[in-house]
Amino acid sequence: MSDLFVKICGLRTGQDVATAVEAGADAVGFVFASGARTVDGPTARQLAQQVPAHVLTVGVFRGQSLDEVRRLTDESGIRAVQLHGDEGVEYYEALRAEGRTLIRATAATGVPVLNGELGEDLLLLDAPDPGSGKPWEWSSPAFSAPTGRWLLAGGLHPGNVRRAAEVTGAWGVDVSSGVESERGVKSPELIRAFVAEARRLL
Ligand SMILES: O=C(O)c1ccccc1NCC(=O)[C@H](O)[C@H](O)COP(=O)(O)O
Repeated sequence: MSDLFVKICGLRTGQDVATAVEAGADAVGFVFASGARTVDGPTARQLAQQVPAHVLTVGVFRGQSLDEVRRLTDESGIRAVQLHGDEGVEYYEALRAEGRTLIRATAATGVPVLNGELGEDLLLLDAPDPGSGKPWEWSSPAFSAPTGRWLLAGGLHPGNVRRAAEVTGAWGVDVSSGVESERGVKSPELIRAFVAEARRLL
């Protein structure tokens, strides 16, 4: 298996960003959706400026207007938009037409998901309650993995990330709760352990 793409999500401090980048993350996520990890535009801008060009910066949204997505993305200089709402094809088309990189996050419900259906650049299969740390049934024999490149998220942590990737065949992994010491507070040790485990050759 080649290297997994690794995204560390829900970063809120300069220390979080430095640790994720130094550990070797491929992408870092900043949450603009409302919740325990929300950052505002100026904070995200400051954090994103710390991120080297080879690491993708991602803004996380849920049920927000196109104008809010545009404003926060442009204000922060973040490169990709991750959408957790029930936005339709026209919403995706509008953002695509502006040259934005789109990650479609959808709950793994057991129904097969068509990768690229809404014109997304990358599909993210997540738990029904994103960012909750609760896993879904990715190890069920009934799970039918999407084709192409997709990210797996939901309840991952250093202890299960290798097996989850192996069982599902995911191209990449995304984590937030599993690298926290308490909700919304990232642990440098867990971030380093997660990336190292994800990168460990089978
Ligand atoms: O993290 C949040 O608070 C959040 C709120 C609303 C929509 C999405 C949110 N987070 C998404 C992520 O952090 C990841 O994409 C993923 O869901 C992480 O899940 P987990 O590792 O189980 O916390």
